[in-house]
Amino acid sequence: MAIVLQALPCLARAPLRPLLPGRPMVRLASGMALGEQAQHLFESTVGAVLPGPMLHRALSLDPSSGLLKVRDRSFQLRQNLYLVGFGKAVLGMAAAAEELLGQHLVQGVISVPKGIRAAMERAGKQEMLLKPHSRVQVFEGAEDNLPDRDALRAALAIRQLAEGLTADDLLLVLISGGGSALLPAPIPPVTLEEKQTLTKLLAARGANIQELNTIRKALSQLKGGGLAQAAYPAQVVSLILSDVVGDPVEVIASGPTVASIHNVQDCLHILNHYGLRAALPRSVKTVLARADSDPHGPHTCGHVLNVIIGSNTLALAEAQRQAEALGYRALVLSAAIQGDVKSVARFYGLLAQVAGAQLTLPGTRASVKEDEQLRELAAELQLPDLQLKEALETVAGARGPVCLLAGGEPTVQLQGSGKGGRNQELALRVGAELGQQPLGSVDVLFLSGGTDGQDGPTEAAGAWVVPELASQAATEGLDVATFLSHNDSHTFFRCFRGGAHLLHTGLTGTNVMDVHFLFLRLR
Ligand SMILES: Nc1ncnc2c1ncn2[C@@H]1O[C@H](COP(=O)(O)OP(=O)(O)OP(=O)(O)O)[C@@H](O)[C@H]1O
Ligand SMILES: O=C(O)[C@H](O)CO
Repeated sequence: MAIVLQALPCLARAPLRPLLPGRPMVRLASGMALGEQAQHLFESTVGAVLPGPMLHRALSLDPSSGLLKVRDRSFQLRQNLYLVGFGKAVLGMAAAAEELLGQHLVQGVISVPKGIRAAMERAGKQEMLLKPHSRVQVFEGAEDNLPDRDALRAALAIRQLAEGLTADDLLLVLISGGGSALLPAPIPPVTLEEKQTLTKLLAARGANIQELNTIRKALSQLKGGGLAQAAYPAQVVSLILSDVVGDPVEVIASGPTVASIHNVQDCLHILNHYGLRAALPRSVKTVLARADSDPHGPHTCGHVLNVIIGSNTLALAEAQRQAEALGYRALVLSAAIQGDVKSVARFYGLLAQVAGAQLTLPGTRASVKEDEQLRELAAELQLPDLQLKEALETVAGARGPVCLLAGGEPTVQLQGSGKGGRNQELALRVGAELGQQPLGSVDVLFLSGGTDGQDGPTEAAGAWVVPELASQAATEGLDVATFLSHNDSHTFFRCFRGGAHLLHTGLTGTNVMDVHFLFLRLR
């Protein structure tokens, strides 16, 4: 069936548009179509969480004394600074660090996604690029966010640099999402291929990032505190751009500078849960068995300062500000959207229905049934910071267009062999939900986008949908349910209206999870 879908006559993909950081949104407000507003809001939200400004906010250097301040801690620099980094946002972080601390920098090695330098050059983002004769060596690898030989070479160069440090040195570690795939150093006899297969299988079966990274840490030389241990006795300062709900430093990029608290039993439990324990390669069993009897116990990281410098919450705060400038009543629902993509899509579908009724006739309820279903689903999803009551009150009091904002990372359990990503799948599912709901005289639009600009192994960042999506698609001979059953959301959106609903930013150079926007506007 996947072959049949691939053969559908798709129109050419919409051309890449450059990302527009800090675009003045107010000028765009009047008369702009909802779809266009949504795309601009996405672009300017991403533009507000670019790595350079976030790094500058966390660090300051007194040039005369060479004193580096990181939040409330100080470190003496005297040409004793080394830098390593790995992650989708690390090129821009390294460029900002080089700009600020260059005169003290002795050497650096970073591992960044394949093609990112060329993408930044094409987009004219000079501030995201290192200087021409930089002391920082750049490795590009992990195409499609999977560990590969290039990333392995980078990981070994990073380990070598760390192992050569002394107590007089300071190691600045730049960490962002995607770091796990960009820092693979499997513990022998586990091979890169075995690690890749295992992580791919876990992800496809719906393992969340905490589970995935617990396994990655157990099989890695550098994750779970391994890098910090390699750098000892140097001081280590890790600057972390979070792409995980709740900003847990031990999970982001598998916590290379945070001691792992997991034991072998935790790993076996996860592997059991996803039906992978029986088929484990012998090498993995060997490494797990060895870890169980490791006399040294877990790494200790007393010489490390881990600092979160940016997160999804920051992106949503900016999105709220921008949406308000556009004339919307805007409210952040949650920065911790997690759970199966089907439930999350149902949640947004119900939310649109309940909020739409509030907007049409403030004080009324969509129907007691939908209202109850929405609350039950919200409880089921266990979103710790959900502002549902506040959101519905905002809508009821809005007397104008409303924009509800959220962020996080739902999970997709892959069943088909189609092409897609979390965001495109969520958008398509929400589109299908909206089409089945009576929404009265309210225009609704839902957008889901990955702030890194790459949703799954596709070249799109995400997509946006309206309630008419399924019926409009049907007139083009596209059946939404069929595409969904094959996890083929990207193929769908490439075909539908020639790709007009896809978000194309190219690699953005940052990574603070996904953002979801729900727009509601009375006709
Ligand atoms: N065909 C598909 N349809 C829907 N989702 C998919 C498909 N293929 C892969 N995915 C999902 O895409 C996710 C990987 O996407 P991506 O590489 O953007 O991850 P990421 O979480 O943003 O990476 P990182 O957090 O490491 O930066 C996986 O969760 C996987 O389930
Ligand atoms: O690299 C990773 O492990 C994920 O992006 C989470 O940080």
